[in-house]
Amino acid sequence: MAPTPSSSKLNQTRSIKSPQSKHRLNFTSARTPNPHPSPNPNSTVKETPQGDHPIEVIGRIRDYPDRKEKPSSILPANPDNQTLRVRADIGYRDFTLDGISFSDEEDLDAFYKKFVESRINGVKLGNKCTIMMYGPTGSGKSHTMFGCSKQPGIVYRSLKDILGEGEEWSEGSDGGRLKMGTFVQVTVLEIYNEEIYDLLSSNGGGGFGIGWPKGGNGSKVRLEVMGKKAKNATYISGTEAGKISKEIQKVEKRRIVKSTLCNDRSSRSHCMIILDVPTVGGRLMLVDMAGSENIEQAGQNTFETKMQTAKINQGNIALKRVVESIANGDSHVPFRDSKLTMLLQDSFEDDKSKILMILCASPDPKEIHKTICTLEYGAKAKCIVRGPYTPIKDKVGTDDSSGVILGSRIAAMDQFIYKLQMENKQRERERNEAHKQLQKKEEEVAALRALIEGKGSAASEEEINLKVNERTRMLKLELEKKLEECQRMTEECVELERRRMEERILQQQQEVEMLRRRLEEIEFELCHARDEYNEDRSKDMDDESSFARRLLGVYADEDPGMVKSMDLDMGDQQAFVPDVKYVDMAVQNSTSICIQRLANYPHLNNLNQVVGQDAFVPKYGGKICLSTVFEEEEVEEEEHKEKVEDDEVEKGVIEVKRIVGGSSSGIDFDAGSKFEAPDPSSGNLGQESCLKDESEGRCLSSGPQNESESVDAASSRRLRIQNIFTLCGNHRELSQQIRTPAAPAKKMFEDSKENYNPSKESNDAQIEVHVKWEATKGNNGKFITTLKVVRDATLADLRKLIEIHLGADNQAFSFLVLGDPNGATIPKEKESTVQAIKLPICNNQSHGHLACLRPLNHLPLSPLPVTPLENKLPLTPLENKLPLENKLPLTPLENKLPLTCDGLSPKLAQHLNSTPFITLRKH
Ligand SMILES: Nc1ncnc2c1ncn2[C@@H]1O[C@H](COP(=O)(O)OP(=O)(O)OP(=O)(O)O)[C@@H](O)[C@H]1O
Repeated sequence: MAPTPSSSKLNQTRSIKSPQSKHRLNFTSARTPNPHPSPNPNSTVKETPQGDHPIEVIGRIRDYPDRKEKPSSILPANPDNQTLRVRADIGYRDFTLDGISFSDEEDLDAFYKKFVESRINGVKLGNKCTIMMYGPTGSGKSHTMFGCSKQPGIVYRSLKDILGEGEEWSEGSDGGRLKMGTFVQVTVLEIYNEEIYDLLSSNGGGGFGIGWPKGGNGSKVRLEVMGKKAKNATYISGTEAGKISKEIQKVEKRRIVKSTLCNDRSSRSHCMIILDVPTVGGRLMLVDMAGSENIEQAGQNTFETKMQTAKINQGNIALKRVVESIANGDSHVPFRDSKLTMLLQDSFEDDKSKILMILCASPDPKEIHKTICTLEYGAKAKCIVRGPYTPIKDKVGTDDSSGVILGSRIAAMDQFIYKLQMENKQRERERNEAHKQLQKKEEEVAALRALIEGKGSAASEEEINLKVNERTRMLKLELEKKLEECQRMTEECVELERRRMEERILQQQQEVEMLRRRLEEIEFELCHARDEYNEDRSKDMDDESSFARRLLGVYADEDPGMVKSMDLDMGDQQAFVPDVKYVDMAVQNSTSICIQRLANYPHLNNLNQVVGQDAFVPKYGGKICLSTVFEEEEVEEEEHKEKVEDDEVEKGVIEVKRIVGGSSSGIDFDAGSKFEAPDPSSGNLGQESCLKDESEGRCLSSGPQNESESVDAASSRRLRIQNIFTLCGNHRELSQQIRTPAAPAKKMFEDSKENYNPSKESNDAQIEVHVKWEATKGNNGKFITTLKVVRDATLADLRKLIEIHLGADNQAFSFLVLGDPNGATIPKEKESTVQAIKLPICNNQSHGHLACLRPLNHLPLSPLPVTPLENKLPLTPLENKLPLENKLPLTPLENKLPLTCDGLSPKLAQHLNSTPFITLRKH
């Protein structure tokens, strides 16, 4: 440290003198060597040169041996044992002291020897030493000062050290031994509530030496301060440490103590033990201060306790101010602010007086605030610098005296400023270091934040991807589900259509089978008819030419717009003509119906030759006609067959002629004549339906007849037609029922010669019933069959026969009440009450009754277009040769059918009428 300007003058006796000091103490030169060096060479307390630091500060850190769980210390020890670091959550603070002692490391004996003993030795040599215990309540001040039963404190050890263990003897001048011993005077004072009490005054007198007060009544004696000492204070004197120690122990218990929240036995007073060594002029002042404490923390609630605590704190505060004033070099040191500081004034002002301030502190984190205050106080006390030289004469008021004092103070101030600068630099370094650490932490926080944000964004992106994938998966599943549903619906639809198709196929198979059976029946009947024909051949030979003419007229004079056709092969537009071949019964086992070209059958040429004209080919080229072909099993009979065919054609011609001849009484069959449908509304049915030969302009009533017969025939025919319309309800059914009943050919020929009279049936045991379906708008009403039943049969019986006939094609039906304008049906339960004979007569040409059936539970037609599949079904020999019903456009049939059958035998006409797929088409 740079010397102050006045430091060079500090080579004389030094002393701390306050400006107000009235007492002038004469000291020997401070420069002289210490006459009482420390007896303990190992003492860590430096022998501070006088003038430097009159106050030494030692830290004494207590422990808690009684506690099982010791709190973590906030006061770790540094290796140098001079710096005490106080750690806190926000940092730490170092305090530089003159020595540090931890009670857990150094007991009272070690502590005493290390820091106190040297001072005591100086007292024995005549020095003055003041040892003050300073610190918060419960920090171990009293414990350090007085000790405990196991280990004595500073008081007893000092006394012992000063007085020694035993008596010392020295040889006197006479050669005898003299009892040599240190003689001490002990005064024990208590400062309580700013009053000084003499603790020895109540001992009841009997002092150990001269001046011991007498007659104490045991009560404390209050003393007044005179100068810097207590006036009339009691003292005990002696040379035996043991005895004096016992007396001190007694008065120690007289101290005012009180249990507080901080200390079970808290000292409520400052205790001062003054031990003088008169022989050498030494003085030892031991001060156990009451603990500085927080009133609320100490639990002082009453007025008395609060005043007590306030007084305690007043002494502590006064001492603190004195220290600060001295340290600051104030012109005024407030010694008189308290009794304590008044009694300690000499300790601060006497140059030979040394102050050992023991700062007691607790390592408990709860006491950190008090610990820091205590250490700050000690640090300030440590800054007190004694003036290097203070001549006594200067204090008298000479001119130089103020300059010396000021120089000393300036030097102290320089040291203090330097110390503050060092502390400031230290704190600035700490601040910079803390700032760097703070920046580093902030950077770490920023990095972590960025990392967290990055992770957050990545997490959010990943979360979005997961959601998108999940949504995509759901949509995909939904789409697949819909596709499956569509596929299932498609399969169901296909399955439904397939079933419909199968049903239709089955239905058509049944129809084809029925047709095949009908064809067989026709062929069978034809055979019978041929046999009968052979029998009557001779009779009818004369009609052959007539039939040929009529046949020729059919094909020559037919309405150009009306042709007979079969929709078998629409692509084939070559001319066809009906070809009916009658084959011998021997070769009829393999029969079939087929469509053949006219050119492929030379027998048609024969037919042309028969009729004598060649009008078929040029007039009906490109048309399709029905041809029945009986295939021969034996090839060798081919030639014979051709011959027979020619004969058959001739037979057919003769047969047709016979029919035509018989038609004079019924239906007029006139091929080539224009047929006009009878209009039920008109009253000219007979005339309108008359078949006329346009080429000749006359009515082609067959055969030459006289006029009366023609009139009768016309009127009869008109009547019949009216009856039919009345019975059948509409012209379609009428047209369907104009047919030749399935009767034996012979009888049919007989009937054909005259009007059919139903009354003839009354003579028969059976009646014929022609069964057909009801004709509707889209259906011309198929003929089913002709049944023979007994005359008294009912409709119920007839139903059974019809159902048997329908077989697999059995379809529910009900009988129509023909003639009912509402189209009513006969209830099934009443069918047993209605006789079949009550059914209406079909017509004059038919000697049977007509049963019209109304189908029930029609199957719905498929909306799908029917493919040519039906034509390919290998059902019967008819396949690919006969058109299917639904393939043919259904045109008005009824008016043309009689014309078609005109040139044929009645049986054949009947069956052709009952064949629904044979139509007349108008091109
Ligand atoms: N170093 C230590 N080792 C063991 N016990 C100790 C120590 N210091 C203090 N004690 C014990 O702690 C309690 C309080 O100590 P002490 O009375 O000395 O405190 P204090 O500072 O004098 O308090 P106050 O100012 O209230 O009088 C006492 O019971 C004492 O025996």
